[in-house]
Amino acid sequence: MTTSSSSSKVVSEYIEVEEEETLSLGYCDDDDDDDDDFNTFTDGDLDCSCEGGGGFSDPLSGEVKPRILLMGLRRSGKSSIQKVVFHKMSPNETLFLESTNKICREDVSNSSFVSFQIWDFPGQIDFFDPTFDYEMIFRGTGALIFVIDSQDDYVEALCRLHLTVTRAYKVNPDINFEVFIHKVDGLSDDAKIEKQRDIHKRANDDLADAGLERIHLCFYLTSIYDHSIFEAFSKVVQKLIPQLPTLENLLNIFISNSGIEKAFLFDVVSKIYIATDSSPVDMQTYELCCDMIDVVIDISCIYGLTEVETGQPYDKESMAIIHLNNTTVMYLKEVTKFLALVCFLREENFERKGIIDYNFHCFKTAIQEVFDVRVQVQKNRKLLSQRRRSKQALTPNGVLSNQR
Ligand SMILES: Nc1nc2c(ncn2[C@@H]2O[C@H](COP(=O)(O)OP(=O)(O)OP(=O)(O)O)[C@@H](O)[C@H]2O)c(=O)[nH]1
Repeated sequence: MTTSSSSSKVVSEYIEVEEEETLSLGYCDDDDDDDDDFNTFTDGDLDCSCEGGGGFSDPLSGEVKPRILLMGLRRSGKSSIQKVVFHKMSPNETLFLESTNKICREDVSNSSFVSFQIWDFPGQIDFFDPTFDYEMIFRGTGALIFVIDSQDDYVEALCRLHLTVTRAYKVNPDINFEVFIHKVDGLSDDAKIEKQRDIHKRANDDLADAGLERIHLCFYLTSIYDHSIFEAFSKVVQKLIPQLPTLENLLNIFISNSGIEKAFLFDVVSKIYIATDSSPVDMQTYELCCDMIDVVIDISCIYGLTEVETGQPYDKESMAIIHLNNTTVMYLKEVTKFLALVCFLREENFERKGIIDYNFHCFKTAIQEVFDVRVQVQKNRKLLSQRRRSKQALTPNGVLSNQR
């Protein structure tokens, strides 16, 4: 990664500004720049804090955010994952992270499409303790990420995974179960494959023994020391975006009409790709895209913010072209203030840049339309929710019972 310390400061300020703007679109968010700003819940707080009037489980709420749970044994790497992916913490700094002793909830509303809550569970917590309302936790959950430390003995982790998954499935069969086989940076390629095969087999055997073959677990090899964690998180988040098929379809149409080999729609802040065309993704291509975004933001921070100090490192004018030495061109363009399109194409096809730009213009308009529909749906939900609440506040004779 090329992000310098000065530029990462600007990027984190940039995150704050974006969040303010997201608020105006009807999302609810917290300032999440450092630990102190996390919404932390003590065990006793947990029940009431999540099921409030505007909570996830309210079907008429305008703030429907999928919930992603991060679970796993102590020191498996849960907080590090969250810090590296969403707070730009450098992997080496995670060595100094203290053990989490409360459930930490964080709202992520980086882009128009990426909007969810992450709940980081402390490893030692017994969330099956009767004082925990685990039914409430699982009921509003979109994805459960279970982190297994691949450098440690994973027998206990597998037992815990089985227990967690079976309980969660009973409460909410729609949860996506994602298993991160984590810290694979210390393993050789053969060892990685062997670990994945073994964990996959044992976890599925346990489910089969319990007669729960229908539970589907997805496995990912991850490490915070490379891009694998971003790629895995991208896939987890994509499953929670209802507009994904539309976005993929738009990307397919765009690339097939523009002579482009591969295109990704990126959330610039988190470097999660929220959609790509239907051709397979290879890790190297994804890494190049992440590096390109870093270069654009860094160059913009260094050379683009001199005159207007309050400017953003990423805006309407942002675009970049990189010619690789293998006759491939990378082309990045701004789609919305949160999203960038990164494309790979052959040099000879880039000669028709006019057509590509025209097609891009159509693509951008279509994305805007998808976004507008989403905003409209959320506004309607909010309105309905407000009406419902004000109705509840009326006494039988039609007078407001609790006017302030
Ligand atoms: N080698 C390696 N170490 C990692 C990786 N991810 C996290 N770690 C290290 O694992 C240790 C524990 O990380 P944490 O993020 O605190 O683990 P946790 O699961 O949140 O722990 P609890 O809060 O106790 O539940 C830290 O020293 C991290 O630096 C990884 O991908 N590779």
